[in-house]
Amino acid sequence: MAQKLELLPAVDVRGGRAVRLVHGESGTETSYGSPLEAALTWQRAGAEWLHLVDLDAAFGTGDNRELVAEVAGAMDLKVELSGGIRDDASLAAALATGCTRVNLGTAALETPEWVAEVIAEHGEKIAVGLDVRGTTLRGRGWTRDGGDLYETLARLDSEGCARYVVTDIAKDGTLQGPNLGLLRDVCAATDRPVVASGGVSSLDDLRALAGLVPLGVEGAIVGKALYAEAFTLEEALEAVSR
Ligand SMILES: O=C(O)c1ccccc1N[C@@H]1O[C@H](COP(=O)(O)O)[C@@H](O)[C@H]1O
Repeated sequence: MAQKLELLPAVDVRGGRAVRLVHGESGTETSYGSPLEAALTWQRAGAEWLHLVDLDAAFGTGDNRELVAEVAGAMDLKVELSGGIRDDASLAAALATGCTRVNLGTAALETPEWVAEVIAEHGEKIAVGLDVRGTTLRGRGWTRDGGDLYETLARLDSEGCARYVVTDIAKDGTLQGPNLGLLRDVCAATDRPVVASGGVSSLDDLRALAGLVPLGVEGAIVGKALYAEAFTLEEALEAVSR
């Protein structure tokens, strides 16, 4: 039986609040209140995963480290933690929250030797976020180019990276539907599982992503659509359950 698509509701934290951005651009925030309340809402609705992002750490505008640790610590579900994890200290703090895995973004572009080391040391606990415009990777809060998607993917594959979280920046926060072509292309280029991020707007989008599970799409991050109440998390979980 084919594996079902995992759903990862997102809680992105900026200035202590749960927010959604459009195209990941600073200044486009819509605020949705307490990150802990948002996370508990998704947990109560049956989520198995939480995608938790410290946006200030990703943008370099401070951090929400204590709050993120509080949220992660309050969860009974699996937590994927992102944002500003770029060196030994930030990685240790992230792993100390008890999260199931971390996503490295900028570090995979700027300090590849360190990333190779932590992949070797921590294995499944490390995922790499491939945040792309076209096929160009972006780092530092998606403000700087960081090389070619497929060259970086080949390098990370050779280093044993366990999985990738692929975000189409052009789709993120827009409710325009995921970039299925990009996901197919990435799945064709790697045998590692891929978590899809960006653009989910409807239950049909989730069904379309579930159709990519046999190609290697393991999960989907859902953000704006849940906060905008395009559908409920219960409906989403039901839509991908078969
Ligand atoms: O999720 C966002 O909307 C987002 C927007 C702008 C920058 C980063 C964003 N999220 C995630 O943050 C990490 C990258 O952080 P870093 O580069 O390692 O500090 C990555 O998972 C992004 O998808």
